[in-house]
Amino acid sequence: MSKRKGLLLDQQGTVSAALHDLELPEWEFLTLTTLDAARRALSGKVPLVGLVVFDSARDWPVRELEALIARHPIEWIAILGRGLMRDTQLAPLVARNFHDFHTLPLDRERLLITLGHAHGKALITRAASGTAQECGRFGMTGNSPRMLELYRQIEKIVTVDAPVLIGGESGSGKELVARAIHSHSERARGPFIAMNCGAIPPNLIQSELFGHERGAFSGAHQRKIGNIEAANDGVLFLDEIGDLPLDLQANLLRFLQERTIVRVGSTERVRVNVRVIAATHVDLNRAVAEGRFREDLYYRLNVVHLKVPALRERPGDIPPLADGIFAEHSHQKAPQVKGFSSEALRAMQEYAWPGNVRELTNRIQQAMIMSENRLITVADLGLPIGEGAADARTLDEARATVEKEIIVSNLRKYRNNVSEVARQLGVSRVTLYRMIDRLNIVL
Ligand SMILES: Nc1ncnc2c1ncn2[C@@H]1O[C@H](COP(=O)(O)OP(=O)(O)OP(=O)(O)O)[C@@H](O)[C@H]1O
Repeated sequence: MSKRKGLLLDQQGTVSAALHDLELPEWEFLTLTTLDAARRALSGKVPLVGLVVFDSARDWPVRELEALIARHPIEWIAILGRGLMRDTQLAPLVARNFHDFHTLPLDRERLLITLGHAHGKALITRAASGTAQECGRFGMTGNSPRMLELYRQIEKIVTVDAPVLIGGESGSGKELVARAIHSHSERARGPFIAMNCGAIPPNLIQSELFGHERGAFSGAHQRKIGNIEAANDGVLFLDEIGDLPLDLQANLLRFLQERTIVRVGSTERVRVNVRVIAATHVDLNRAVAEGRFREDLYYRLNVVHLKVPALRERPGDIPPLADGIFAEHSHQKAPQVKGFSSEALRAMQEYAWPGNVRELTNRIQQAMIMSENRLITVADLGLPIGEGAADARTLDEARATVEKEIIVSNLRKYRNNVSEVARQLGVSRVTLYRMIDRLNIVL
């Protein structure tokens, strides 16, 4: 029988030895003495149950422990030393974060029941959050080699606190990656503030970033906290960093060097603890070479670099992405729509997706609402007709694809008037009805 695996965070090693003596044949525990070691262990396969030993109330740094607990789908059990249950600092921590607790000394029967419950609860939780997780990680969908590489990089990045620069085409998921880094890092409990540098008029960016005092300029009726300050203890996500005007690049650089800001209209320096994650869809190297982006700022931001792959570089991820989008928006679809035709799935994997996952989402959402078919067609998605046919494996498949696209688009054009469509296509009504049936078209 394979053993149930658990994690044991035990600084002194006291419980580790006691567990060994208790002989729990079903269980096997990996004992770790630091949170760093736990983080490293949990970046691989995550066990269902974790035990944290508190020999005293201040054994573990609270924020780091809470961040670790929040990050992993594990049921945690606190093992409390004598008298600690009534500790006013520890009790709320345990109540907030733990599935259950067990007081020392260990009681074999009671511990086995507690472990059994926690194990069962973790299994149910994982089953309920289910399939989406299986074909992706960090809230992202995709198991292609490019995505697996990205997940591996994210795993490393969440354990450090350095600035990150995320490259990738528009709509490819850069913000999603930034959010994943935030929610899986030590800063998970701090804010995530996103700001699109390209969408804010240049004269407002300074105050958006740094804030202003009341009366700092006409229209500044009250003090405003800027985005850097609002992100204190968390993450500031600067999208389209390449659009930041040069003078503000200098100010941002100063903040990154000194970790302090001065609100517009103030002289007071305010210390701020923020991790900056920047994103760009343009080649910043080129912008540096052309003098549009400061080189020193580029190196400051680019301590860690991530590249989010374009959707066309990972066509194998399109079917699970499409299914996920379909499930997510299924409350907003035409009632007869049940899924995607195989031609549509093939066409989606052939298409170049200049707008990446955002474009995929928009096209599928639109097709789910507007389609008059049981299965969404290539035409419903507005993808180039014929791409599916070009990819067909046999001539029959190619013919069927083209026939279907033409019939569907004519039915739409003539509002399902079969006689008119038959006339336009030069076939009898009976033939057209047979084709509609054979090609699985819903009228
Ligand atoms: N791997 C993925 N799995 C699931 N959804 C994704 C994935 N990648 C992107 N998305 C979704 O696609 C949409 C666009 O993603 P996001 O906003 O992160 O892209 P972006 O690269 O930051 O875009 P822009 O360059 O326009 O700022 C979002 O709705 C996001 O949830």
